[in-house]
Amino acid sequence: MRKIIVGSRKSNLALTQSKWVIDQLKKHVGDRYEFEIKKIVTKGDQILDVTLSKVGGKGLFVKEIEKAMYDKEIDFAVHSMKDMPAVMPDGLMIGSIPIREDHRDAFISNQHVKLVDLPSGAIVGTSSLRRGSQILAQRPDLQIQWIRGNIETRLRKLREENFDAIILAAAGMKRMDWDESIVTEYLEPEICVPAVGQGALAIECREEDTELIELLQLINDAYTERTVTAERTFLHLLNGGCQVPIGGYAYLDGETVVLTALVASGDGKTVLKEVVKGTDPVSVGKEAADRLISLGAMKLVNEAKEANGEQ
Ligand SMILES: NCc1[nH]cc(CCC(=O)O)c1CC(=O)O
Repeated sequence: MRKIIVGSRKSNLALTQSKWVIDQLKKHVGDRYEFEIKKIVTKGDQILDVTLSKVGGKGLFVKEIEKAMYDKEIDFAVHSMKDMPAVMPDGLMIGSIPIREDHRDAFISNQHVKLVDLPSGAIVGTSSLRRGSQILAQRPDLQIQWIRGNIETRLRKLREENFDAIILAAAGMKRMDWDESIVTEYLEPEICVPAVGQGALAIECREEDTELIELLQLINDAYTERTVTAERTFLHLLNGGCQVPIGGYAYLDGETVVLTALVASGDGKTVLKEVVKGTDPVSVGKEAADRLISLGAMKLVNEAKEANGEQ
């Protein structure tokens, strides 16, 4: 019997996601494999008070985990798809994309006041340029204030500090089984286009570990894989790291991939948004990037390089 070592960041969300994947795998393999979680502290976990893009962006959460994988200290790792770099390092691959959780952003306010009803000047906490920009596009009279820390910390800050509302990924809360009555409203993609890959997981493993890949493929979800491929192709072609307000969300209508892609200015005054349909996810992602570039997206991307934030 092979024992499979799963590398995980030690945050509650990361551990919950790793355990969820192990449970899904166990349904398929019964007792044929044993699983063990090995906790790994990443740089990104250590420097949570500094804006992510200033210290190196998305890769910060995955580098130590990847080293452990090369060194065969761990066999696979579960990441939030939206934290994954566009290009995988040599020798590693995404071995499986399980079914996506809720893709939406959740708006959480004191006294459950909805976004449209917030008083002028109210303070919305987020460290995502994408969220801040789309909120300002609808409510230019609100103030966006940077907030950092894990989900628990942010909710505490909403209660204890001077915030009127915060925005979190719905998926994080649902995975952690939190009381959803704290959510004032879920923001549909028409209102706030989610981050590329939001709510989806990426299981990273060694390319040569064919036995494990076969196992991981048992929990691959074709729908999620197709839609996330369209979103990630778009993101990659726009070369948008976390310092640019970019969003992308795709769903399937039968065999048709329907991708909504967005690039905006940080202040929400310029919003470029296109909906692209097609059967091949890579072509759909490319067309979305082409169309937004022809509308002037690269100017926004370059301007935003000065700003900071996470997706
Ligand atoms: N930005 C950090 C991050 N990365 C993944 C999630 C959880 C949700 C997901 O799987 O997309 C979160 C929290 C959040 O954005 O509120």
